[in-house]
Amino acid sequence: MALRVGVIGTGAIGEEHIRRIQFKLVGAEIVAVTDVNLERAAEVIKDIPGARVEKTGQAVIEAADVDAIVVTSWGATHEEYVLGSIAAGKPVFCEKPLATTAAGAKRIVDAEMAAGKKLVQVGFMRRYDSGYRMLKEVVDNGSIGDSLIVHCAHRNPEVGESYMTDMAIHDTVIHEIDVIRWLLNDDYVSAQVLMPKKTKNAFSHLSDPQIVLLETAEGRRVDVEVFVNAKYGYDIQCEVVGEEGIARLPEPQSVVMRKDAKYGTNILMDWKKRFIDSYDVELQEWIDSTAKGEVDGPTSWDGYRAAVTADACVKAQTSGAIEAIPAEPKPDFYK
Ligand SMILES: NC(=O)c1ccc[n+]([C@@H]2O[C@H](COP(=O)([O-])OP(=O)(O)OC[C@H]3O[C@@H](n4cnc5c(N)ncnc54)[C@H](O)[C@@H]3O)[C@@H](O)[C@H]2O)c1
Ligand SMILES: O[C@H]1[C@H](O)[C@@H](O)[C@H](O)[C@@H](O)[C@H]1O
Repeated sequence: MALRVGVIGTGAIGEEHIRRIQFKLVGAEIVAVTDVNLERAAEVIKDIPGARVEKTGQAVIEAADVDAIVVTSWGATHEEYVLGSIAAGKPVFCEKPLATTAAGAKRIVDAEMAAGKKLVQVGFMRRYDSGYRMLKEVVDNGSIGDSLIVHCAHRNPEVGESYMTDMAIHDTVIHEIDVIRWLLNDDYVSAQVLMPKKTKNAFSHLSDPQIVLLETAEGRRVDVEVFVNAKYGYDIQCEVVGEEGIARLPEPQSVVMRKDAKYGTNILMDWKKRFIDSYDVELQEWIDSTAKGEVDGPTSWDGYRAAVTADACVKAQTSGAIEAIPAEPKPDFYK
């Protein structure tokens, strides 16, 4: 029988995930959705027979015909719905961030451990990207020797007025925080944030671009340029400097053209296309492992450690200082 999925939040990525679960992937179907904007929720499922709109997230979680939950509402609302899913004993896939503070993510870890069963997967889809997976293979197999430095850039063409300076960390750099921790198999011990000259293209309340500097337990350094009004495109860069060589994240495949006295390729303009294959692999693996009663992907512990690092970065945005990131042993429950 297909896994019956309920979705909370039918905005941009909620709609994407609803459509891929219902029409592209196998083994699951959408049965209930909700959003604070109920009209939008109804619009998104209008061509899905049998799917209905529930008035609240809690109603989706509690519905007897919902086996598993997908949380795609605004970041600040994730904690409530993930805790609700754990209380109902239902598996939950939560888009990043797991919570917007480490304290919130810790409440989820504690609730999941108290329930005695892993139920939560966090939407860190870059771990499923074929480019990052190839890069990890090179790092793991020793081709470039030990990794010493990682240079990253995370550029969005633009963001809306509701995007605040701290969101550069827990909405945007949170991807690098997780994927580089996974790539290096190392964790962070300190964070610093530098604020370069501000672009004229950002709203006045937003500091953009920013440079995030992370140090790992093994003494590696990671720098992330986050620039969310970069205008020219959606561009994700990652280069690992090793003792014996350099390894770069591949560019997305694109046809090279010679035209109008120019030689080049197009640059993507949004995240939906850049990581389309990773979202498909991520959610198909979530459906398959959930059907077996397992959690295979990034856990709430990963979401929590990312949130601890994000908290230090947010503190560093205003202090200007190097902020410590406390180390913690991974509980046996998550090993
Ligand atoms: N993994 C990725 O690459 C990726 C990409 C985009 C978004 N996201 C994450 O997904 C989440 C949603 O982002 P988005 O771009 O779709 O935003 P969005 O604003 O387009 O959609 C969010 C939706 O949530 C709804 N909502 C807000 N509060 C709610 C509540 N309490 N209950 C129910 N619905 C509520 C809003 O009405 C809106 O429709 C964010 O956490 C974001 O960081 C992840
Ligand atoms: O900065 C954006 C990221 O590049 C995307 O991958 C999404 O996570 C989105 O929610 C963020 O706002």
